[in-house]
Amino acid sequence: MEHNLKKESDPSQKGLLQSDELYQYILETSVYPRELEPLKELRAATASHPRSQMATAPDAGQLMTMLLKLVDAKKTIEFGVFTGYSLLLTALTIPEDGKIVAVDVNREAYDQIGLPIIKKAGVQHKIDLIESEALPVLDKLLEHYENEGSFDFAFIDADKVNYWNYHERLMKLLKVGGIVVYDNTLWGGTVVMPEELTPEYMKQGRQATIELNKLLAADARVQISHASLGDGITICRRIN
Ligand SMILES: C[S@@+](CC[C@H](N)C(=O)[O-])C[C@H]1O[C@@H](n2cnc3c(N)ncnc32)[C@H](O)[C@@H]1O
Ligand SMILES: O=c1cc(-c2ccc(O)cc2)oc2c(O)c(O)ccc12
Repeated sequence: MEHNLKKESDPSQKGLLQSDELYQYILETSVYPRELEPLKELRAATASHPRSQMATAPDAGQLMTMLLKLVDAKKTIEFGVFTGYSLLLTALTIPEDGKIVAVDVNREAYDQIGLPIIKKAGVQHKIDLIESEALPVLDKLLEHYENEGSFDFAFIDADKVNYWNYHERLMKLLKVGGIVVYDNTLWGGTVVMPEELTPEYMKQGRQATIELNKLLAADARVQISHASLGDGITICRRIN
Protein backbone atom coordinates (compact mmCIF):
# COMPACT_ATOMS: atom_id res chain seq x y z
CA MET A 1 0.00 0.00 0.00
CA GLU A 2 1.22 3.50 -0.77
CA HIS A 3 1.23 5.95 2.12
CA ASN A 4 0.90 9.65 1.45
CA LEU A 5 1.45 12.28 4.07
CA LYS A 6 -0.47 15.38 3.08
CA LYS A 7 1.25 18.68 3.48
CA GLU A 8 -0.64 20.45 6.26
CA SER A 9 0.43 24.05 5.77
CA ASP A 10 -2.50 24.83 3.48
CA PRO A 11 -6.04 24.37 4.85
CA SER A 12 -7.18 23.26 1.39
CA GLN A 13 -4.93 20.20 1.83
CA LYS A 14 -5.77 19.47 5.43
CA GLY A 15 -8.36 16.78 5.02
CA LEU A 16 -8.02 13.03 4.68
CA LEU A 17 -10.51 12.80 1.81
CA GLN A 18 -9.79 11.06 -1.53
CA SER A 19 -8.89 14.34 -3.22
CA ASP A 20 -8.00 17.87 -2.23
CA GLU A 21 -10.65 19.10 -4.69
CA LEU A 22 -13.33 17.28 -2.73
CA TYR A 23 -12.17 18.86 0.52
CA GLN A 24 -12.09 22.27 -1.17
CA TYR A 25 -15.64 21.61 -2.38
CA ILE A 26 -16.84 20.99 1.19
CA LEU A 27 -15.10 24.12 2.45
CA GLU A 28 -16.41 26.37 -0.31
CA THR A 29 -19.94 24.93 -0.42
CA SER A 30 -20.77 24.31 3.21
CA VAL A 31 -18.16 25.79 5.54
CA TYR A 32 -16.86 29.19 4.37
CA PRO A 33 -20.31 30.65 3.52
CA ARG A 34 -21.38 30.11 7.14
CA GLU A 35 -18.11 30.90 8.91
CA LEU A 36 -18.52 33.99 11.10
CA GLU A 37 -16.54 37.10 10.17
CA PRO A 38 -14.23 37.11 13.26
CA LEU A 39 -13.32 33.48 12.53
CA LYS A 40 -12.52 34.33 8.90
CA GLU A 41 -10.36 37.20 10.14
CA LEU A 42 -8.52 34.97 12.62
CA ARG A 43 -7.97 32.26 10.03
CA ALA A 44 -6.47 34.86 7.64
CA ALA A 45 -4.30 36.35 10.39
CA THR A 46 -3.05 32.86 11.37
CA ALA A 47 -2.15 31.90 7.77
CA SER A 48 1.17 33.77 7.86
CA HIS A 49 2.26 32.14 11.16
CA PRO A 50 5.07 29.59 10.59
CA ARG A 51 2.99 26.95 12.41
CA SER A 52 -0.35 27.84 10.81
CA GLN A 53 -1.00 24.14 10.10
CA MET A 54 -1.74 23.68 13.81
CA ALA A 55 -4.95 25.73 13.69
CA THR A 56 -8.21 23.79 13.94
CA ALA A 57 -9.59 22.97 10.49
CA PRO A 58 -12.68 25.09 9.68
CA ASP A 59 -14.82 22.03 8.84
CA ALA A 60 -13.98 20.46 12.20
CA GLY A 61 -14.79 23.84 13.75
CA GLN A 62 -18.21 23.86 12.11
CA LEU A 63 -19.02 20.46 13.65
CA MET A 64 -17.77 21.67 17.04
CA THR A 65 -20.12 24.65 16.81
CA MET A 66 -23.03 22.30 16.25
CA LEU A 67 -22.01 20.06 19.16
CA LEU A 68 -21.71 23.07 21.47
CA LYS A 69 -25.26 24.09 20.52
CA LEU A 70 -26.61 20.54 20.84
CA VAL A 71 -25.46 20.26 24.46
CA ASP A 72 -26.36 23.90 25.15
CA ALA A 73 -22.81 24.38 26.40
CA LYS A 74 -22.25 27.06 29.02
CA LYS A 75 -19.13 25.88 30.85
CA THR A 76 -16.30 24.55 28.68
CA ILE A 77 -12.60 23.73 28.81
CA GLU A 78 -9.99 23.69 26.05
CA PHE A 79 -6.37 22.48 25.94
CA GLY A 80 -4.25 23.81 23.08
CA VAL A 81 -5.17 27.39 22.13
CA PHE A 82 -2.45 28.47 19.64
CA THR A 83 -3.90 31.63 17.96
CA GLY A 84 -7.40 30.80 19.21
CA TYR A 85 -9.57 29.57 16.32
CA SER A 86 -11.34 26.85 18.34
CA LEU A 87 -11.44 29.16 21.37
CA LEU A 88 -13.04 32.00 19.42
CA LEU A 89 -15.65 29.73 17.84
CA THR A 90 -16.52 28.43 21.30
CA ALA A 91 -16.75 31.95 22.71
CA LEU A 92 -18.99 33.04 19.82
CA THR A 93 -21.28 30.04 20.34
CA ILE A 94 -21.85 29.84 24.12
CA PRO A 95 -24.21 32.31 25.84
CA GLU A 96 -23.20 35.76 27.17
CA ASP A 97 -22.70 34.35 30.70
CA GLY A 98 -20.86 31.24 29.46
CA LYS A 99 -17.29 30.52 30.59
CA ILE A 100 -14.29 28.85 28.92
CA VAL A 101 -11.19 27.68 30.76
CA ALA A 102 -8.54 27.77 28.02
CA VAL A 103 -5.05 26.37 28.64
CA ASP A 104 -1.84 26.59 26.63
CA VAL A 105 1.81 26.22 27.68
CA ASN A 106 2.63 29.23 25.53
CA ARG A 107 0.22 32.15 25.10
CA GLU A 108 2.38 34.15 22.67
CA ALA A 109 0.45 33.27 19.48
CA TYR A 110 -2.83 33.95 21.31
CA ASP A 111 -1.70 37.34 22.64
CA GLN A 112 -0.24 38.48 19.32
CA ILE A 113 -2.79 37.16 16.84
CA GLY A 114 -5.97 35.91 18.51
CA LEU A 115 -6.56 38.31 21.39
CA PRO A 116 -7.05 41.53 19.36
CA ILE A 117 -9.66 39.77 17.19
CA ILE A 118 -11.34 38.19 20.23
CA LYS A 119 -11.52 41.62 21.92
CA LYS A 120 -13.01 43.17 18.80
CA ALA A 121 -15.61 40.38 18.64
CA GLY A 122 -16.65 41.30 22.21
CA VAL A 123 -16.27 37.83 23.72
CA GLN A 124 -13.10 38.15 25.84
CA HIS A 125 -15.15 38.23 29.07
CA LYS A 126 -16.09 34.57 28.53
CA ILE A 127 -12.46 33.42 28.46
CA ASP A 128 -10.13 32.51 31.32
CA LEU A 129 -6.79 31.96 29.55
CA ILE A 130 -4.28 30.06 31.67
CA GLU A 131 -0.66 29.75 30.52
CA SER A 132 0.28 26.33 31.86
CA GLU A 133 0.73 22.68 31.15
CA ALA A 134 -2.73 21.11 30.91
CA LEU A 135 -2.36 18.36 33.52
CA PRO A 136 -1.81 20.57 36.62
CA VAL A 137 -4.83 22.68 35.64
CA LEU A 138 -7.01 19.55 35.51
CA ASP A 139 -5.66 18.38 38.87
CA LYS A 140 -6.31 21.80 40.42
CA LEU A 141 -9.89 21.79 39.12
CA LEU A 142 -10.40 18.33 40.64
CA GLU A 143 -9.30 19.61 44.08
CA HIS A 144 -12.61 21.49 44.19
CA TYR A 145 -15.49 19.08 44.52
CA GLU A 146 -17.95 21.53 42.93
CA ASN A 147 -16.13 21.20 39.59
CA GLU A 148 -16.99 17.50 39.31
CA GLY A 149 -19.67 16.88 36.71
CA SER A 150 -19.85 20.60 35.96
CA PHE A 151 -18.42 20.97 32.41
CA ASP A 152 -20.66 20.70 29.37
CA PHE A 153 -17.93 20.50 26.74
CA ALA A 154 -14.17 19.98 26.35
CA PHE A 155 -11.90 20.34 23.34
CA ILE A 156 -8.48 18.69 23.51
CA ASP A 157 -5.91 19.80 20.95
CA ALA A 158 -2.59 19.84 22.83
CA ASP A 159 0.20 17.27 23.40
CA LYS A 160 -1.02 13.99 21.93
CA VAL A 161 0.95 11.78 24.37
CA ASN A 162 -1.15 12.98 27.31
CA TYR A 163 -4.64 12.59 25.83
CA TRP A 164 -5.45 9.51 27.92
CA ASN A 165 -4.31 11.29 31.12
CA TYR A 166 -6.63 14.14 30.18
CA HIS A 167 -9.45 11.73 29.43
CA GLU A 168 -9.32 10.05 32.86
CA ARG A 169 -9.63 13.43 34.58
CA LEU A 170 -12.21 14.79 32.15
CA MET A 171 -14.47 11.82 32.88
CA LYS A 172 -14.82 13.29 36.40
CA LEU A 173 -15.19 16.91 35.33
CA LEU A 174 -17.71 16.42 32.52
CA LYS A 175 -21.43 16.24 33.13
CA VAL A 176 -23.16 13.00 32.21
CA GLY A 177 -24.32 13.91 28.68
CA GLY A 178 -21.35 16.26 28.25
CA ILE A 179 -19.00 16.02 25.28
CA VAL A 180 -15.24 15.86 24.86
CA VAL A 181 -13.73 16.24 21.39
CA TYR A 182 -10.19 14.99 20.73
CA ASP A 183 -8.38 16.47 17.74
CA ASN A 184 -5.81 14.72 15.50
CA THR A 185 -7.01 11.19 16.18
CA LEU A 186 -5.78 10.06 12.74
CA TRP A 187 -2.45 11.92 13.19
CA GLY A 188 -1.89 12.73 9.53
CA GLY A 189 -2.90 9.20 8.49
CA THR A 190 0.11 7.69 10.31
CA VAL A 191 -2.11 5.46 12.47
CA VAL A 192 -2.32 3.05 9.52
CA MET A 193 1.26 3.48 8.39
CA PRO A 194 4.03 1.00 9.21
CA GLU A 195 6.23 2.55 11.89
CA GLU A 196 9.33 2.42 9.68
CA LEU A 197 7.62 4.56 7.02
CA THR A 198 6.41 7.14 9.55
CA PRO A 199 8.48 10.35 9.66
CA GLU A 200 10.56 10.46 12.84
CA TYR A 201 8.83 13.61 14.18
CA MET A 202 5.43 11.91 13.98
CA LYS A 203 6.34 8.56 15.56
CA GLN A 204 5.60 9.43 19.18
CA GLY A 205 2.25 10.99 18.29
CA ARG A 206 1.41 7.99 16.09
CA GLN A 207 1.97 5.50 18.92
CA ALA A 208 0.06 7.63 21.44
CA THR A 209 -2.83 8.09 19.01
CA ILE A 210 -3.06 4.37 18.21
CA GLU A 211 -3.21 3.60 21.94
CA LEU A 212 -5.72 6.35 22.63
CA ASN A 213 -8.02 5.15 19.85
CA LYS A 214 -8.02 1.59 21.27
CA LEU A 215 -8.67 2.82 24.81
CA LEU A 216 -11.51 5.12 23.74
CA ALA A 217 -13.12 2.34 21.71
CA ALA A 218 -13.14 0.14 24.84
CA ASP A 219 -14.26 2.82 27.31
CA ALA A 220 -17.79 2.04 28.57
CA ARG A 221 -18.08 5.51 30.14
CA VAL A 222 -18.50 7.11 26.71
CA GLN A 223 -20.35 6.81 23.44
CA ILE A 224 -17.93 7.66 20.62
CA SER A 225 -17.80 8.75 17.00
CA HIS A 226 -14.43 8.74 15.21
CA ALA A 227 -14.91 11.21 12.36
CA SER A 228 -12.49 11.81 9.45
CA LEU A 229 -12.76 15.59 9.57
CA GLY A 230 -9.62 17.72 9.58
CA ASP A 231 -6.89 15.45 10.96
CA GLY A 232 -9.47 13.13 12.52
CA ILE A 233 -11.59 14.04 15.51
CA THR A 234 -13.11 11.72 18.07
CA ILE A 235 -16.29 12.86 19.74
CA CYS A 236 -16.99 11.27 23.14
CA ARG A 237 -20.25 11.70 25.01
CA ARG A 238 -20.12 10.80 28.70
CA ILE A 239 -22.90 8.30 29.37
CA ASN A 240 -22.21 7.37 33.02
C1 LIG B 1 -2.62 22.27 17.56
S1 LIG B 1 -2.28 23.65 18.52
C2 LIG B 1 -3.89 24.15 19.05
C3 LIG B 1 -4.73 24.73 17.94
C4 LIG B 1 -5.97 25.45 18.39
N1 LIG B 1 -6.95 24.58 18.99
C5 LIG B 1 -6.60 26.24 17.26
O1 LIG B 1 -7.79 26.13 17.03
O2 LIG B 1 -5.85 26.99 16.60
C6 LIG B 1 -1.59 22.90 19.94
C7 LIG B 1 -1.28 23.85 21.08
O3 LIG B 1 -1.07 23.02 22.24
C8 LIG B 1 -0.15 23.68 23.07
N2 LIG B 1 0.37 22.65 23.97
C9 LIG B 1 1.28 21.68 23.69
N3 LIG B 1 1.51 20.91 24.76
C10 LIG B 1 0.70 21.39 25.75
C11 LIG B 1 0.48 21.01 27.11
N4 LIG B 1 1.14 19.99 27.68
N5 LIG B 1 -0.42 21.71 27.83
C12 LIG B 1 -1.07 22.78 27.28
N6 LIG B 1 -0.88 23.19 26.01
C13 LIG B 1 -0.01 22.51 25.26
C14 LIG B 1 0.86 24.29 22.11
O4 LIG B 1 1.55 25.37 22.71
C15 LIG B 1 -0.02 24.69 20.93
O5 LIG B 1 -0.36 26.07 21.00
O1 LIG C 1 1.95 19.59 13.36
C1 LIG C 1 1.21 19.58 14.35
C2 LIG C 1 1.72 19.44 15.64
C3 LIG C 1 0.84 19.45 16.73
C4 LIG C 1 1.37 19.31 18.06
C5 LIG C 1 2.59 18.69 18.31
C6 LIG C 1 3.07 18.56 19.59
C7 LIG C 1 2.33 19.02 20.65
O2 LIG C 1 2.83 18.90 21.93
C8 LIG C 1 1.10 19.60 20.43
C9 LIG C 1 0.63 19.74 19.16
O3 LIG C 1 -0.48 19.57 16.57
C10 LIG C 1 -1.00 19.69 15.34
C11 LIG C 1 -2.39 19.81 15.21
O4 LIG C 1 -3.20 19.78 16.27
C12 LIG C 1 -2.92 19.95 13.93
O5 LIG C 1 -4.28 20.07 13.81
C13 LIG C 1 -2.12 19.94 12.82
C14 LIG C 1 -0.76 19.83 12.94
C15 LIG C 1 -0.18 19.70 14.21
